[in-house]
Amino acid sequence: MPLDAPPLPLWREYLELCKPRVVALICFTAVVGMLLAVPGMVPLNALLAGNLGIFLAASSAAVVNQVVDARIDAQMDRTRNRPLPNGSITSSQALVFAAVLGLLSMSLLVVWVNVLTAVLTFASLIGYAVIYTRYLKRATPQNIVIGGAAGAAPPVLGWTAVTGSVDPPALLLFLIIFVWTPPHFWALAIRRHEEYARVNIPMLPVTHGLAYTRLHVLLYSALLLAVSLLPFATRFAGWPYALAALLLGGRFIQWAVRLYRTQDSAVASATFRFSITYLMGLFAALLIDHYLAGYGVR
Ligand code: HEM
Ligand SMILES: CC(C)=CCC/C(C)=C/CC/C(C)=C/COP(=O)(O)OP(=O)(O)O
Repeated sequence: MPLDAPPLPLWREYLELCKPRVVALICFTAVVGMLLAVPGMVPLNALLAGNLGIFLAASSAAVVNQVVDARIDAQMDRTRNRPLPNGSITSSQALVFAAVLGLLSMSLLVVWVNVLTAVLTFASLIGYAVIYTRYLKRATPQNIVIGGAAGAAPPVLGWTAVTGSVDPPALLLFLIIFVWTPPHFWALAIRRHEEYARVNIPMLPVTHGLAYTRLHVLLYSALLLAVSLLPFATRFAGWPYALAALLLGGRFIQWAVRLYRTQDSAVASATFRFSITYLMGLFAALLIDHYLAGYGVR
C-alpha cells in the first residue's frame, strides 16, 4: 500500500491485521489436505468447523506476529502502514482480538472436529506467533527454514480434521510447503535486505550476502522440484499431477536461474510473485488429479 494511502475503515484495519492474503493461501492448502484425505466428499463438520478453525488460528497467529513486531514494522517501508504502526489499532486491542480468534478456533476444533487437529493447530499458532516471530526471526538466518514448519502444517491440519490421524501423504504435503518456504521468502528478502539490515533482523541476505542467498534460492527450487514429485513417486498422485509439478517446478527453477544471474531487484520480485502462483497451481493440480483419478485417468 502506498505510504500516503487514505485511512481505512476500522474493520478493514482489523482485516489487514489478519494478513488475509497469506491466510487465504494457507486455508487453500488446508482445504486441499482435507479433500485429498478421502475419496469422496469430506464430512461437513471437518469442512465447515475444520476450515473455520484453521482460518481463525492462522489469523490469530498473524495478529500476535504484528504485536510482537510492531516496533520493527514501524521502521520498514513495506510494513509501516500496518494497523499497529499507523496507530489505528493499539497493541492491547490487537491482543484481545487475537485471543478471541484463538479461543473461537480452539472451541470449534475441540467440539466439532477432533482434539488432535486442535493440538496441532495450536502448536502451529505458537510455532509462528511465538517461536518464529519472538525468537527465531531475531536469532538466526535459518529462522524461516525452521519457522516454515508452522506455515507448512495446514495441509496436515486439514488431513487430520478428516481422518483423525497424521498419515504419510499428509507429511509429503507438509514437506512440499516446508521446502517451498525458503525460496518464497528469500526472493523477497533479497529485494528488502537493506530494510532488514536497518532493523537488525538477521535474514540470510543480511548475514551471508546476496550472492549466497541467490544460490540458496536456486538450490531449494531444485530440491522443491524433486520433493514435489514424491506424491507421484509414491503413487498418491497420478500423471496429471506429475505433469503440473514438472511444468511449475521447471518454471520456478527458470526464475531462480534468472535471479542467480542478475542483480536486478525486479527479477527478485517476479520470483517472489511466481512462488505464490507456484504453490496455488501445485495444490490445485493435486486436487484436479485427485478427482480425475476417480474417472480412471491415473
Ligand atoms: C516462515 C514462513 C514464511 C515467511 C517468512 C513468509 C514471508 C512472507 C513475507 C515477508 C511476505 C510479504 C510480502 C510483501 O509484503 O510484499 C509474504 C507474502 C505472502 N506469503 Fe509468505 N511467508 C511464509 C510462509 C507462507 C506460507 C506458508 C504461505 C501460504 C501457504 C504464504 C503465502 C504468502 C502470500 C499469498 C503472500 C502475498 C501476500 C500479499 O500479496 O499481500 N507464505 N510472505
Ligand atoms: C494454522 C496456523 C496457526 C498457521 C500459522 C502460519 C502462518 C500464519 C504463517 C504465516 C507466514 C508468514 C506470513 C510469515 C511472515 O512473517 P514475518 O514476520 O517474517 O513477515 P512480515 O515482515 O511480513 O510480518
